[in-house]
Amino acid sequence: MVPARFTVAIGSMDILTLENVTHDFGSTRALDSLSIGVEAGELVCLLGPSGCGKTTALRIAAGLEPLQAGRVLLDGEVVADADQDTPPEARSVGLVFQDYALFPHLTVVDNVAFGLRKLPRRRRRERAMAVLRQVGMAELADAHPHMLSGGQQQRVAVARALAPRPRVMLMDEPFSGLDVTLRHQVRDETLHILKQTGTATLMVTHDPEEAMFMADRVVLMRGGRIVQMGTPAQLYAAPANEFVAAFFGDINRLHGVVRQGRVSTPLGELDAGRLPEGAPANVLVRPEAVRLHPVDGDAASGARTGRVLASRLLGRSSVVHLVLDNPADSGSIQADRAGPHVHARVPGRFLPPENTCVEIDIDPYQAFVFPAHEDAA
Ligand SMILES: Nc1ncnc2c1ncn2[C@@H]1O[C@H](COP(=O)(O)OP(=O)(O)OP(=O)(O)O)[C@@H](O)[C@H]1O
Repeated sequence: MVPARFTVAIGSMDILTLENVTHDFGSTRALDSLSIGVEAGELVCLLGPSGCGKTTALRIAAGLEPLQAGRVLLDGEVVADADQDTPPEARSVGLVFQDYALFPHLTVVDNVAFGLRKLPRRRRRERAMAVLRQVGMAELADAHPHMLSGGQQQRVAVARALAPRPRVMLMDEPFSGLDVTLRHQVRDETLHILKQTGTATLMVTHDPEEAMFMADRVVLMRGGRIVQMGTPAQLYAAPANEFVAAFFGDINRLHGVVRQGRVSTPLGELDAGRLPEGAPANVLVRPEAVRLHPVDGDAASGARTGRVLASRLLGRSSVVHLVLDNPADSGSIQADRAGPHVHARVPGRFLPPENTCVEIDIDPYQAFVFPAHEDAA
């Protein structure tokens, strides 16, 4: 029978399970009763700021860090608990780290074949070549690592980890050693390979965009605990608190007070949700939720307006810096009487000249109201 303290919400299909894992380094609590599961074929990203415990969780899953409390299961089989700690080589996990750590004296194909010692010699090379074909590196099978670019080395590292058909792939910041263009290309290829092979994967990243690009599910951590877990869309569109809302990039912070179920800010009014009448509220608005309308002549009466401080083209979108006009009837509690500074992000090229006036409204689905006392990012 499963002890009561382990009856956490872990799926029965999980390939990898961490249950109530707590881990201390001296007086530092790195993980605080962490429970996560990775289902068959699923890619889960551990995301969070530096020091939140991501790498420790991954190393415990791999068996590289001795378990102190909790359990680790692979395919439903306990590999670490109070009584046992199966070594990494006996766990059937594929490891990919930031530094690819290929053996410099071995060729590409021999690097990939290295983990296949259980197979007969001829089968080893066949299997290694098959995986190299999957990652598009078969033509360089006889090269040595120093002859490869960083991106090619990383593909070989992925092939080497996949070759023994591990039960789960564990990847720690696998793309962070690559420059931006290569990083995008290699992570795209890696996602395709992991999905084509149906390999369950737990990946660590501190980059929210990378997590959204790669993950079926994101586990956002802070201080050794999970703050929110869900699909990228759930975390982005329904953040549990200010920390989550702000973690996914630039955000405008405004303040207001609840009046008749609404919070009024210089950007517009929003539903106050469950906040009580008179409660101070923090309102977080994504820049892409700020919609701008050029004013030809005078602004419409009652319209929210702002003055353009600067407009910048960022490639696929433009960012417009604005100082908001602060209507006396807004009910807001801005300290800055000139009105707050906000960012609007508009698709494509939209560059209103400095000092011009624009009308503003907001997309309420990308604006979030939280109680003002809540712990901010
Ligand atoms: N070997 C160690 N000895 C002492 N403290 C450690 C050790 N490894 C990690 N820590 C501490 O444990 C906490 C969690 O570290 P961990 O490396 O897991 O975080 P992280 O989220 O992966 O951070 P980063 O993104 O910077 O790699 C941090 O406070 C860190 O300083």
